[in-house]
Amino acid sequence: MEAEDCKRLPELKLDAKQAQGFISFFKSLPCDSRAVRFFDRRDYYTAHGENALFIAKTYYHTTTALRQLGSGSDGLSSVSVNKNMFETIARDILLERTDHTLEVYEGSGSNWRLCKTGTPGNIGSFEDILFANNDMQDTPVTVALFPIFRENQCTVGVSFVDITKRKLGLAEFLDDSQFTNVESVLVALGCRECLLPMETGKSSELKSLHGALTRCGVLLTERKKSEFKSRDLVQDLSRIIRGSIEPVRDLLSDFELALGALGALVSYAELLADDSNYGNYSIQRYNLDSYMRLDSAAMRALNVLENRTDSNKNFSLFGLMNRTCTAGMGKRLLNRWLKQPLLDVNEINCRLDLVQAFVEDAELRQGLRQHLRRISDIERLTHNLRKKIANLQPVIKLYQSCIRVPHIKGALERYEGQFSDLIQKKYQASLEYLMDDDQLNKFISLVEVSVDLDQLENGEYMISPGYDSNLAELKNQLSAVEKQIHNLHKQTANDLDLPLDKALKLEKGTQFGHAFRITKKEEQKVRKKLSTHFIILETRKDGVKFTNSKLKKLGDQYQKLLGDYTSYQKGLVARVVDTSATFSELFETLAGILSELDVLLSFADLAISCPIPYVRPDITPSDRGDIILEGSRHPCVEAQDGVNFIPNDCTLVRGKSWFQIITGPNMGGKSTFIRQVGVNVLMAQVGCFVPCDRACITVRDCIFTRVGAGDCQLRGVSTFMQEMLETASILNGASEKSLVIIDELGRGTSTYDGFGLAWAICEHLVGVTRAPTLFATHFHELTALAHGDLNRSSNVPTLGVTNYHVAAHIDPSSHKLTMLYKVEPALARNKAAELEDFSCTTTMHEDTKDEIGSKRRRVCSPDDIERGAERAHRFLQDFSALPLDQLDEKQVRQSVSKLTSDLEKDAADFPWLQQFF
Ligand SMILES: Nc1ncnc2c1ncn2[C@@H]1O[C@H](COP(=O)(O)OP(=O)(O)OP(=O)(O)O)[C@@H](O)[C@H]1O
Repeated sequence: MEAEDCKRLPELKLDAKQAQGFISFFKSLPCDSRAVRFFDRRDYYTAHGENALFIAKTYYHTTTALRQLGSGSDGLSSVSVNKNMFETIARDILLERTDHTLEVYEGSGSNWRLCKTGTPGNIGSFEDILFANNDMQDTPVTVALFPIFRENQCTVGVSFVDITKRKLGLAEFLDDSQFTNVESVLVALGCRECLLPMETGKSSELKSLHGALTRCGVLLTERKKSEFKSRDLVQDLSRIIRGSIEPVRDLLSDFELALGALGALVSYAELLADDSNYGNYSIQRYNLDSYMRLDSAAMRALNVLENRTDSNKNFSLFGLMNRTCTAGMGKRLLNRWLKQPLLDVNEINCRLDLVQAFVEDAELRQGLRQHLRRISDIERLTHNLRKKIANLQPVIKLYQSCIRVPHIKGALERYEGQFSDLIQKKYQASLEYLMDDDQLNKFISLVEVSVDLDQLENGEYMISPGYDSNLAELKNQLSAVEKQIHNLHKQTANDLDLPLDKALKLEKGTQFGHAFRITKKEEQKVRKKLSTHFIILETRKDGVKFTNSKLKKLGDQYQKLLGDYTSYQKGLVARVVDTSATFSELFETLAGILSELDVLLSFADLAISCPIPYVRPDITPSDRGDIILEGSRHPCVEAQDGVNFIPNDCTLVRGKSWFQIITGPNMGGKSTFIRQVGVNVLMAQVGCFVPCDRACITVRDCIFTRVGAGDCQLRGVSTFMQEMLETASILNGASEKSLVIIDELGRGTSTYDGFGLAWAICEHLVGVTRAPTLFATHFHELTALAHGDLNRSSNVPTLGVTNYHVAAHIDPSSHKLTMLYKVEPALARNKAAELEDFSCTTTMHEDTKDEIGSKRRRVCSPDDIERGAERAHRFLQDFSALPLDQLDEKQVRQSVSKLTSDLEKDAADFPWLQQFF
């Protein structure tokens, strides 16, 4: 914003006295560094103090937007924002950022009252503003955590609330010191705000919990420990939960800490304060094992969700896969599915069957799309309906969606392919039931008799007069008066000898009610008559308005009747809204079905419309089968303009090539390759076809990623510590059923620390964790793992480790390097030692830097290798034994440095070992 523009900001119009009153009020407000407070001054808003500075800097990008209220030490910096800007800021604070809450005050002088509050987890009173012009991307979820630390373990009680969907949930589990489980729950739920009891644990324990919240971009809200109690919980829940309380009581009896968390959540979200919540909530157990677990690092590495900085929608899986066409619902479901990939083979295959049905039948696809496109955001409309605001708009939009359903059902019925039984069972039968005369058809009839559908074209939502005899009577009376007014108009035109309408106009305005109007020119002709028989109301350039006692009387009559009509109609609208709200559960079921169809159709659309069509993956349970991707691509990289993507194969076979080390030059495509395997697996478990020629996938219960340093440096965590922590969480959490993706480990460390770390981790993954792993590294030496250098001294089975290399071509004469992006099996060890190593140039010590294109040979005796490896192994054992989570960064650095300097000293006797320094 330019200084010029600042002059155009709404002007703060306060005199000295008003300013003084306001300042004293403002200063009396309780201190809350998170709150951004706005004062509603009718045509515009203001913010003050620190908030003013924050707004000026963040949204106006200049402090020239600041004004000073009052003077001297009493002065208060202020900023004014217009309505549009306020909405932009509200959207940013509540939907994008997670470091502030929003408060709006109404009042004047020194007398102000807090009338609206919102947090990223509870946008409640700002919904109308936030979603006036755009879809709701995701419904915000607030989580409450109640951790209890015992020795080296932590038990966590979790509860969550989705206020938009009116859902509550509970979970309780053990967690490690990195809060891996908590993190995966926050990710899967799309949590925006998290309640924690104050001072629950030691600062070191809390630090890593706070770390998990920060990684997930969650707003931390601390509440008194005394709020985490379960007293009165059953009673409170019995008011808001739909249906009988008995099952709820049973559910609660399985939990302990989660109950305290739920108690804190119910009170924080003030669920009992809003009686439209009563009888409308549902509660469920959240099972940690129902979905693939993903932490925030994996979500980022696999580009699962959209990022504000994405310049192109295809950067993220969500952006690429979102071809949904309902208003908002499908999009939100896709967002949720991507955070919750499935583990059950049957469930995955069910989604894949449906996608296949859509892929194979173009007519079905088109038929469904055509109708889904006209489906409103049923979920949000139902939510609005439940608020019982007397407004017909949601009712009508729901009606318009409902009358599409038979067409959707018809399109499904016409499908006769191999999955027709599944479609019949899953959708047709439910739609049939929903549209029954006792169910939504009843709603359709209600709207058809109660709402004046003819008026819709004019954008008016009115109750049809025939719906109620009193309303009909009022309508008759209104028409009668209207007719009299019309007759009077005619008669007056006659009397004044002016053509009806053309010259003598009849107007209906707010100021004068009904009035006649003529131009000034005509007024001259009839001036005499006017002055004797009429009353002049107003003379302006555009004409003269006048009336007479008759018109006035009729006009007043008309106004009175219209008032009666409107208020009577309002009562009827409230009744219609009320009755419509009784169909809420049906609307929700319908929304569920339609959004599911929308997302599956979107998958099918993606699969067939890509230049190289996607294929259906073969899915096996996690204890059987392999990960075989032939001709696989990274869907997001492939979709970028100007990229000619080179497909690659990935063959992760149990016991044969379960652990792969991928080496190759910088920018050679290592990261892309290992991530694309993760992305393909995730897509498959979401139920989508994958960008491959052929794909077999054994279900993974989690994908661990450790890629690059990311943006953690910005958050004040050093790369070194970040690597240590993330690595610790992989070593703790990964199992044979997960997939591990590690890229360039050791970047934040000096070369030999990095190498030691990389090796220790490889060994652990191969020997203990036995998780299928893709390990991209510039340490060629790691390829020794496959040949048993390392394993000779430990009992690590050699089977299962294979080496790959990302191919590049160097022109011998020009030394020009061309990336081929082809992942190929690396050559045998002796050959491997001869491979050109371009990748180490940035990280290796000066003296080990090789020029691009030169060859590096190492000749070592078998005895030297054996003894060297033994010493290296001892180093690794010591390294793995470091209690990383109990040390701070300085201590970790010291310990690592001691281990490596000891190793370096000993290496003097082992030429083979020296190569690593
Ligand atoms: N299979 C491929 N086909 C075409 N282009 C590719 C392929 N793989 C990667 N690329 C392109 O090459 C560039 C580098 O890829 P990537 O970041 O994966 O390399 P890298 O080997 O991991 O590099 P570094 O070691 O520097 O991290 C990317 O920008 C990507 O667009």
